[in-house]
Amino acid sequence: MPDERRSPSTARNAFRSNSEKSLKVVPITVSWEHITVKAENGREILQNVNGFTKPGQLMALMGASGAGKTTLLNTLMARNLRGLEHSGNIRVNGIDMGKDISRVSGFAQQEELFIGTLTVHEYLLIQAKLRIDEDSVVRKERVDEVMVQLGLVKCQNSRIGVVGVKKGISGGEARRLTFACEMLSNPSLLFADEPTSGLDSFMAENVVQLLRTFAANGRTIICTIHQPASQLYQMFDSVMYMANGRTAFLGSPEDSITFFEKSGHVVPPKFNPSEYIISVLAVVPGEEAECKKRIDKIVEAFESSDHGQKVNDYLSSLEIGEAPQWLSRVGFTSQITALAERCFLDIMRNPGVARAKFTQKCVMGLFIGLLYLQTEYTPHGIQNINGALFFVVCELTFSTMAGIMTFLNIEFPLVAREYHDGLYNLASYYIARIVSYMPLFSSDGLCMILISYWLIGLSSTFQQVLWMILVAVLTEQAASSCGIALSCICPSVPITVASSGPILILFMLVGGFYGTTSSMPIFIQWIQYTSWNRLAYEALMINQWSRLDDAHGGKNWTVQNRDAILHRHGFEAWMFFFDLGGLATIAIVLYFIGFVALLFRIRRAR
Ligand SMILES: Nc1ncnc2c1ncn2[C@@H]1O[C@H](COP(=O)(O)OP(=O)(O)OP(=O)(O)O)[C@@H](O)[C@H]1O
Repeated sequence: MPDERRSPSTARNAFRSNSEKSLKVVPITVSWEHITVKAENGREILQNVNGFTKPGQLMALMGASGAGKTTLLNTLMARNLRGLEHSGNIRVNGIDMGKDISRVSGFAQQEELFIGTLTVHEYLLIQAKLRIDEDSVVRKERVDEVMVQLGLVKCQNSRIGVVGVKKGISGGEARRLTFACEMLSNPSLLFADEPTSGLDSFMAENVVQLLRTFAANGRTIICTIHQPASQLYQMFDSVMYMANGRTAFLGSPEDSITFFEKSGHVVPPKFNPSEYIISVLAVVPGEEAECKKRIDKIVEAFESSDHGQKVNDYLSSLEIGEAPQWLSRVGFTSQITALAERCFLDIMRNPGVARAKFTQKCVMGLFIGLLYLQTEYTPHGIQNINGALFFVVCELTFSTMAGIMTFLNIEFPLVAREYHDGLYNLASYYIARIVSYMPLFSSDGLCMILISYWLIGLSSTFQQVLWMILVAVLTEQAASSCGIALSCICPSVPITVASSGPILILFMLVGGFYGTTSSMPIFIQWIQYTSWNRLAYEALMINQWSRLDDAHGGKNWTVQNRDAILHRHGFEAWMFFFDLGGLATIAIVLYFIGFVALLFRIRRAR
C-alpha cells in the first residue's frame, strides 16, 4: 500500500526509481495460430488466421469493411466474443494467457467514453488512482508526464464535454485522452481500434506518430485502421491485410506493394497503396463470386509466398519467453475512494439535479403545509392529518425513485468497459455510486418535512421530530434502492420508468391509507410488508399519535385515543421499531438485488 506519510521529496525520489521500474517495458511478442471464429448461424467469420508481431513494432490490421479486422482484434484480446465460437492459439511471449491478456495489455477503444463533467486533468488523476498503486505524488507526476507526452497540457483544465450535449475538448484531444488513460499504467502491449477514425488527416498523422513513439520505446502495438493516407502507410512496421476472414498478406508496407504487384495488382501511380489494395480485397455487392475467386487466389499466393512461409516458420519455432508484466491494480478501498470522488465531482458539476430536487421538495413541503394548515385535532382534522402523513410518504417515494432511475443506464457503457479492463471490482463501483448519491437522496426529503411539519401543526416534541426525520431518511433509502435495483435489472431508462409505475401503485394500495391492511385477503396480505409506503406510514402514524405535545392537548391524550386511530388503519403501536427495521431491510435487500443484477448484466456485456 502506498505510504501517504512520506515527505514530498522522499516520495519524489522514490518516483524516480519507481518510474524507472514501472516504466520498464517488457518485450512482448504476440502470436496467433489457426484462429477460427464462427457466428451462431455457423458462418465462418475468421478462417485459420495466423500471424505474429514483435516488440517495438506498430502493426496495422487492414481490409475492406466486413473483412474480419475487428473480430480478429477482439479475439486477440479475448473480448466481445459473446455468441461467437472461437478456436486457435493466442500466445504472449509463447504463453497462452487466455482472458488474462487484458491484465497485461492496454486497449484504446474507438468509442470515447469519459465523465464529461470532469476536466482532462481531474479525469486523468482519478484514472491514475485506479491504475497506479503508488502514493499521490507519484501518481501526480505520472499524470503530468503522460499529459506532456500526449500533448494534453494545453487543455488540462478544460471540461471533457459530452458529444451532442455540452461542447468540450476536440476530437483529437479526446482520442489522445483515451491513449493517455491507457499509458498511465505503461502497458508493454497496446491494442487500438480504429485510432484515426473521425480525425482529419493532420490529427490522424499525429495519432499514428504517437503510436510510433510508443512502439519505439519497445512496446508492441496492434491496431485496426481504415485506409491510412499514403504518408501514414509507411509509418507502420507491419501490415496485415484481411479479406473475407482470411489473411491476404502480412509483412512490411513496402513488401505488401511488391507482393500485390507480383499477384498482378500493380498500385497505379499517385495512388494510395492501402486504398488500392483494400479495393482489390473487397467483396463488391453483385460481383461476389468474382471477388471471392480473386481473394482465394491472393490468399493462396500469400500462403505459398516467402511472407506466408516466414509466418509459419516463426510460429513453428516459437519458444516460451519472459512472462509479461501484469498491469498494476489498486486495492478495494482505494477503488471506492477514487470512484466516489469521481461520482461526487460529477454530481457537483450537475447542480441542476440537486436544485430541481430541493426546489420540488420545498414547493411540495409548502403545498402540503398550506393544504393542511394548522389542522385542528377534531375527528375530521385527525383524518386530514393522517392524509397529510400519507401524502408525505408518497412524495418521499415518487420523486426519489424517479430521480435515481437513471442511476446506471447512462454510464453503463463506461462502467462495463472499465470493469472488463480490470480497473475495479464491481462492488467498489456499486458502493461508491450509492454512497455518492446518499446525501442528495436523503436530505431533500428533510426540506419538505421541516417546512410542512409546523405548518400542518403536527405534534412536535423533540423526540417526535427526530423520529420523523429518521423515518423519512429510511423511506428515501428504500425508494432509492428500488430505483437502483430497477435500473440495474432493466436494459434502458424507458423500461425502468415503465416498470416502476405498477410497483409504486401496488405499494401505495397496500400502504394502509386506501384500506385497512388487516382486512386484505389473507393470500395477499404479505405484500404489505414489502411496501415501504405501508411501513413508513405506520411508523409516522405511531410517532404522531403515541403522544401529543402540550400545544395539542398532550395532557389529556391517552393510549386508547392512540389505538383507536391506529386500529382504524389496521396498525399497531408496538410495530414502530419493526417498521424501522423493515424499511432498513427493504433497502439492504433491494441494494443487494441491484448488485446481483448489475453483475449479471456486466458479465454479459463482455
Ligand atoms: N457476433 C457476430 N455475429 C454474427 N456475425 C458477426 C458477428 N460479429 C461480426 N460478424 C460478421 O463478421 C464479419 C466481419 O466483421 P468485423 O466487424 O470483424 O469486420 P471489420 O473488418 O472490422 O469491418 P468494419 O471495417 O466494417 O468494422 C461481418 O460480416 C460481420 O457482419
